[in-house]
Amino acid sequence: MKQIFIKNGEKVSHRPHLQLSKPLKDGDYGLIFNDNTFWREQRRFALHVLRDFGIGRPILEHTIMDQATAVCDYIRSFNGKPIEFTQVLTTAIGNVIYQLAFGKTVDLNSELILGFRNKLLETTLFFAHPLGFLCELWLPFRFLDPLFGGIYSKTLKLHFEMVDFMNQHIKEHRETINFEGEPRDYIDAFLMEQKKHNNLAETPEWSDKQLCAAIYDLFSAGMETTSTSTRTFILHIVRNPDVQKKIHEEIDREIGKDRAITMADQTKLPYFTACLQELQRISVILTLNLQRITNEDMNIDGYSIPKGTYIIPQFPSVHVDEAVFPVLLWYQIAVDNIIYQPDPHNFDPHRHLDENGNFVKDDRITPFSIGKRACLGESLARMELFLFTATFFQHFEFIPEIDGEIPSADYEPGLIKSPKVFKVRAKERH
Ligand code: HEM
Repeated sequence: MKQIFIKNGEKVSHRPHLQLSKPLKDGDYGLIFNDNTFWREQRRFALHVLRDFGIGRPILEHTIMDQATAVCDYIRSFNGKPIEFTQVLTTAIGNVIYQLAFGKTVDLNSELILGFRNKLLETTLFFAHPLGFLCELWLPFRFLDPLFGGIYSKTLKLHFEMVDFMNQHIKEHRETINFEGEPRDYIDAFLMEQKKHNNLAETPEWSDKQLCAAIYDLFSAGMETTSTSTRTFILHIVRNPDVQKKIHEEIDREIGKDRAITMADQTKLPYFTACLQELQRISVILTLNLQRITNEDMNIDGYSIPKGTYIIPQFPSVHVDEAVFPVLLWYQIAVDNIIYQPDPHNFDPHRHLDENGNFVKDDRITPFSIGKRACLGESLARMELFLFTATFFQHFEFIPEIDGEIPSADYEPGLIKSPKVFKVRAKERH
């Protein structure tokens, strides 16, 4: 993987052109499927904004901490009755992108973000529909829509409802922005940059179309991936009560119950950090990674790959390879050195700890992909996963919906590896 995506990174840095970009976005706009002349600059710009709001002014860390506290209040309101997390996590995690894009959040009980997410998921599904495949071959196949029950028109309708929503925000921002002050959010930062480029609102790179498509992509790439990872983490921990016990012991010992957990606490929680790395090893959230296309001829290990070949990095081929990640029987280490049992499908955080209990970062675990088109939101996603889940386990013990019935680790078929709906009960710990 490293040989292809890092050593030869430049040759595989492009994305294939999507035929559907034309009717959906009026061209190659956005941050994900843009194979245009300006993707590098727009990627750099997006990373810069994320860094500014994440580190320069830690607005996003505060938003995540507030949302984590709000979710804890929501969990408390169930008084130990079973909870299903999809709606609340979608809204809380969607709120982080909402803050980034629009400079505000919505109430956790609002259905707005959930509705938004459902539209996004439905739109994405069209790409896996037979008519979607046909349209990618030749766009005029879209005229066969009536034969397919109107799915193309329905997708377009949902898509443009979201586009209208974003354009409305862009309009409001343009009316209220203070060009002399600090940007409130992504839209402000973009409009300021647009102005610096002599108000090139009509040129592709700094156009409103690019801004709208970029925000759209931040939601579609950053919301379902992160909320599903968080749900999957809760599932693994409920399925492994011994792991949960150790998490509680570590949080109680290092942080206690009375203060909010911040990113600065991560180094104090090596066991918990190992659990998160194990989550990312075992559950690569995209069942099929995003495509790249070779922009030069390549030769890998004697195989020649011509320019224009689609390639897809599939990280589970490393993450769940028995030879790479054997089960580590921790309790036997002291006695017998290390004993291997080839079962990389076990959730086992001890793989990521040394004999002194220190966390060991593993470069073979790459849930955010590697190279020039690796996930743009990696630091934000890592911050969300840590702060949300550590705060939940600081306050609650999660147990199966029915005593003794461990929730299943089955997944829904789809582009995102999402656990089948499960419920758990939460016991307040303090
Ligand atoms: C657990 C959460 C997440 C996971 C597992 C994840 C994973 C990925 C992966 C595997 C890719 C494909 C990279 C490739 O082509 O090789 C990707 C791309 C991308 N991700 Fe994420 N992601 C997550 C969260 C986020 C967040 C929070 C954001 C932004 C707010 C985000 C924004 C993006 C964007 C814009 C791209 C396209 C980058 C490009 O083409 O240059 N992601 N992500």
